[in-house]
Amino acid sequence: MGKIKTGRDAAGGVPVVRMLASLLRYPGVMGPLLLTGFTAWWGLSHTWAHIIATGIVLGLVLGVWRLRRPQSFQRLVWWRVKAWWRRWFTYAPNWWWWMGRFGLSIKTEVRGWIVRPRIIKVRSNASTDSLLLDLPDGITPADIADCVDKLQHATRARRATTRQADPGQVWLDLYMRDPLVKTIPAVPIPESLRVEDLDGLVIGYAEDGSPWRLRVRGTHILVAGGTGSGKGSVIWSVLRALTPFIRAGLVVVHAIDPKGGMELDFGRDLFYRYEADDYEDMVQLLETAADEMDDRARYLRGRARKFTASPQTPLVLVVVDELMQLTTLLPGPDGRRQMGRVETALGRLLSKGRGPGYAVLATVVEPTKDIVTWRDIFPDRIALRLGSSSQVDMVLGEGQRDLGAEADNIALSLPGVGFIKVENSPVPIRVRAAYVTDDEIKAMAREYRSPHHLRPVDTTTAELVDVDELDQADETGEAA
Ligand SMILES: Nc1ncnc2c1ncn2[C@@H]1O[C@H](COP(=O)(O)OP(=O)(O)OP(=O)(O)O)[C@@H](O)[C@H]1O
Repeated sequence: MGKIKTGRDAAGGVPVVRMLASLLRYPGVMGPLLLTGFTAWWGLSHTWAHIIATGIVLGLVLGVWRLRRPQSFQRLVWWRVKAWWRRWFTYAPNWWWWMGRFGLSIKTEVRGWIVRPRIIKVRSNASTDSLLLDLPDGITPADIADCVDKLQHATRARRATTRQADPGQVWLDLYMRDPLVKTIPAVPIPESLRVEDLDGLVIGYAEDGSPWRLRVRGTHILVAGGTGSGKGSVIWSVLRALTPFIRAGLVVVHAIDPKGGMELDFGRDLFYRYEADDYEDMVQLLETAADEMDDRARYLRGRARKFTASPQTPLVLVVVDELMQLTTLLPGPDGRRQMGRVETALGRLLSKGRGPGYAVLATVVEPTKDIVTWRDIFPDRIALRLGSSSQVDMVLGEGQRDLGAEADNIALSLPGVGFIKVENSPVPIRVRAAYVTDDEIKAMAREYRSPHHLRPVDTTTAELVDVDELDQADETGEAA
């Protein structure tokens, strides 16, 4: 399709007639116009009864659909109608002028036509409009990203970001309302047990309304956030999603709470090992886990290329609530030596653990430049409310604040809200963790306590079952 063109200068006469005529090329405009014309002609020349009857039947079908299958109705009907409406009645009438005002015009040399980025698709959901823009030669996605503030205010969006598309195109995401303002209740515990879920536990929601999935297999997770930012809700949402695996013996959790057990004590029955009082015991827990990981790696060598959680070789998750407490703040004359041992054990777990099924989930309250040493060995990082923009980059990586991870602007009233960097998205995603109440944590710990809590097993040297058989059994199995 050609670009909207005019032989006059952008500042000169307005090519209204040509622009209106060019709109007729679009099925989204032409289709409804033809349908309206046909309806009016039929009504006038035949009878209005057919039109009214068709309208009633259509209304009934849509009404029943909405009641019976609200989600598919929303996805297939409601959001499409909304996208159509927003495209033609909100964005299209203004787009040409906005592009001109924001300096996103190019004048062709020979014919003197003015060409500007054009909307070629709009997708909407409950809170977001995503506009796919076609860029004329000479305008790049970076030019659109530079104007994102102007576009945000012009469209009255709450937040706006750009995202990569095919060459010559760019997505502009306009976040109209914040679906994350309300507290998200704890995600129901899954009934069935599927090992693949370890690659994407649902622990909350993203800003576009999609579930926030966090993997725990083959990764390590760092959660950074100031006091009261909701780090606990991330930990408990992860543990809640893991409870059926814990009960079935497919996941073993070791937990360290150097803050004296204020956070993790509620759920201690879920843990295979738990330390909250003695720093020496905490250090030993990490060292033992690192030693067991080495044994596991030796055992798996030559037997399985990809780690699969099984009762004999469960995924081991080491939770440390406040990492810096252990790496920089251990008190007393032994403190310095113990911190050295913590660094060594953690370093071993972080660098080698992903293969043999050892993962670390650690929180930090005050990211300092020391955290940068650890940051890159945590493939998955979450920035909850932070004190400054430099801390955002310290946690998520250089340049993430400029790409939209405004974790330093999260309101105090929004604990659990944060930003994550996702592999296939060049821009950070805004998310909110579900909130698990104290009573829900106690109930989880009661009902889903670890079998290893009662009957410890040697998780490193037990006979390994056939990986393929396990895959089949676990994919269909029910939670124990
Ligand atoms: N996801 C959430 N949704 C709604 N409210 C939350 C959420 N997470 C936490 N809160 C509220 O915020 C309070 C502080 O949360 P939390 O203790 O998890 O923060 P924290 O980051 O662990 O703080 P600290 O570093 O002081 O331990 C909680 O008591 C709860 O009332």
